[in-house]
Amino acid sequence: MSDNTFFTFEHQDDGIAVISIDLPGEAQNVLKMEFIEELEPVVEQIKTDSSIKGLIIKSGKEGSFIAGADITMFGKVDTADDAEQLSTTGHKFFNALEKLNKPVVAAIHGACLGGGLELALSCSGRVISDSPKTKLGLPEVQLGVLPGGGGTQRLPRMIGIAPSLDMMLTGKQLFPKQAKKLGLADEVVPEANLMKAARKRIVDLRKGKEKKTSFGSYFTMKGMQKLVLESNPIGRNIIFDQARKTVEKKTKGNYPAPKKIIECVEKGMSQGMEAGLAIEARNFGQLVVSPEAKALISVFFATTELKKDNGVDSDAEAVALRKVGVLGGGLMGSGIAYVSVDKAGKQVRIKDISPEGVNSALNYTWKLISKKMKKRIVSPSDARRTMSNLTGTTDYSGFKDTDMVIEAVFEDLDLKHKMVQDVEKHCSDNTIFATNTSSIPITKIAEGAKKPEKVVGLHYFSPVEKMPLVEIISTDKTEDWVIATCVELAKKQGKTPIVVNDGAGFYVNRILAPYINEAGILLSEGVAIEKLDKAMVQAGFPVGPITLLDEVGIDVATKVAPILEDAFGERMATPKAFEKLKNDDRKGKKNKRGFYKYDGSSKGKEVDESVYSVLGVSPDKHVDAKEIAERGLLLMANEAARCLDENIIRSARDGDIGAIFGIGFPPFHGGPFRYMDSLGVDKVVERLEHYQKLHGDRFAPAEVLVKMKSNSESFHS
Ligand SMILES: C[C@H](O)CC(=O)SCCNC(=O)CCNC(=O)[C@H](O)C(C)(C)COP(=O)(O)OP(=O)(O)OC[C@H]1O[C@@H](n2cnc3c(N)ncnc32)[C@H](O)[C@@H]1OP(=O)(O)O
Repeated sequence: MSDNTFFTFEHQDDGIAVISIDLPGEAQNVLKMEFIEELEPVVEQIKTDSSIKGLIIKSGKEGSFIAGADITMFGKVDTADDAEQLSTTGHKFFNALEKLNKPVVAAIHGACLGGGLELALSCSGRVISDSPKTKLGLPEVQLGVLPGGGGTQRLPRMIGIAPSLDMMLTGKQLFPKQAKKLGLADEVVPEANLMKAARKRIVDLRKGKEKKTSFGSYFTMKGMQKLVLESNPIGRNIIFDQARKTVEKKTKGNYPAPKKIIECVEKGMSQGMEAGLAIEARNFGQLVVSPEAKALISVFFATTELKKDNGVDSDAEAVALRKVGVLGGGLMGSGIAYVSVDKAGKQVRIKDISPEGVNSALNYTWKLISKKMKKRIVSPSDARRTMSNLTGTTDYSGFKDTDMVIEAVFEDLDLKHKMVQDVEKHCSDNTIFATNTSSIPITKIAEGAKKPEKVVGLHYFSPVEKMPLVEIISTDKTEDWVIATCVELAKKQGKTPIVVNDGAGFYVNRILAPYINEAGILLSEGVAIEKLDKAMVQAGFPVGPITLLDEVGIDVATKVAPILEDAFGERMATPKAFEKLKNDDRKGKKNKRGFYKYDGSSKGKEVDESVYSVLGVSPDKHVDAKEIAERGLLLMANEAARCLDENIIRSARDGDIGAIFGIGFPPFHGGPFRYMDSLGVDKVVERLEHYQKLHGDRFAPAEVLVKMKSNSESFHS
């Protein structure tokens, strides 16, 4: 056995060598240049050593194979040429591995992502553990780059063009059984049998039980059939054209990586592996230095940092939560119950005023778990076990031993006071009371409590199981351990939490309000609904502000709006348009009366023209889409700057993540603070002043921005 810095190399009696990768001091194995430089001569040695019959590559880390290329390397390259060189060096090594004159099997347990999967694709076989920790994927697109270690070439040759484009363009990660089904993994075995299965595979490969392709991978018959089908140029063109259309529809041209991924696959499949790798390296180089990649990588590191943040400035520790109570079996309560029982693995007791409400909440979780069962992500026995941890009631029976109760009842202060008093009466002295209010200040709710130090805001977004953010709201009285416990729970629920101080609208709704209001003002001036939505979607938001209003509910929005207007005055004045529509009983999608039509086949796609007569406008005013977008973005960013200045948020990092994960602020800008940094604070102030002159003081730049301008400061270093 020989020791190296990044791995151990063991040559065993059965002639099978084992490389066990274990990067010192790193939580995850990542591919660094020094690691590849150390590995290259070992592979060369294996080639010439006739006593070695095959090689297994495994990880020495628990629960992680290789998490990809070291992303920190990308920030250190200055030019596209340098980044291209990184990719070319990787290609050289993976090609050597692929062409090795003996079988190489990757034994995969844990995350096998990006460059990690590209290494595995260069091996002759892949056996993977059936652990839920094992996930295979090429998530580079989410970082604004592309698979630069041969992934754009080897993946389509292994699993086919269409499924590989799907994987690379979405960055989705596959669970073991999905990976096997796609032909990405040869075998799925229990972790304990991984090495045994890898050894057997080497023996089988040596006996020629599997066919070796010209590219060095071993194909199944099914894979070969797919390849034959997709090798037809007409069939291929259809697939690529379709992929381009889908990408354009989704990205609106804001993200360069997906187009470049398609280009790599297309060139590689028509001109061969060598040409494909060359274009892959060139495109990779250009993307690594692009502003979009820099922004998206900053989002990755901010999210990673937040995973380690306890949410408070002290070292207060979270207490262990065994049982969580949920009050209210509506949409929010049901979603909260689901993420608590299934993702966080807690015992959950849900209370609603009616048995129907309880049943509907239990059903909500059952439906989501059934879906996972169908996709074979969970087994029937695991599903049953999860369901046995979820129970319901119409009274407070079974609440005595809850460690935290999350209320998701109507937005009514008296009702919230009753909830907190009921919880204090029926639960233990240490039970945390968390409120999912989106509009009522937590301090006001805590005024009804005997123990306000245990009252906290836990603001989830709808639909809870899909939306990644949780805003945790602290009052002056909330104790640090309460916050730390909520942070811990939110992480276990699979969420990214940001901790904010109490204040009207907290953070997310406060920055959303001026953006939505601006759409309302433009609408009242006669700008057409679809133009407003289109402009913001084109600018990178997942949906436009008017569609969002229909989704959230015009009644809900008009409930939050006066609270903000009271707190911040004129700049948050609610546009008259919203009040008029509320009075016309337009609640949006939920009562099928909104800005869009929801009857018959229109399903929210067609504008309900009668809105214009309710508002007394005709939709013929022209405002340039770029201006609509800029006004919305600037107002949001301006308010975000105030939130940071007033300590509503703890950092620009939290403000960026909150806006992206809570609202869908265009990720390619990296969040409102990175957006302001990239424009330059001086330019932001200049543009705000420009609109202030034209449209009034709601555009007045925040004081902090003016100060930062004169000191030439930025938010991030
Ligand atoms: C040429 C190639 O094609 C290009 C590439 O490969 S680009 C990279 C593609 N890979 C990825 O995008 C995967 C990124 N990593 C992840 O998604 C997650 O870290 C994971 C699912 C692997 C593990 O998640 P989790 O267990 O929650 O651990 P997490 O806290 O995220 O990470 C642990 C540490 O590993 C680091 N890390 C993870 N992946 C990394 C990577 N690819 N590069 C550098 N650091 C990485 C994190 O920054 C964190 O560092 P820290 O301890 O110093 O803060």
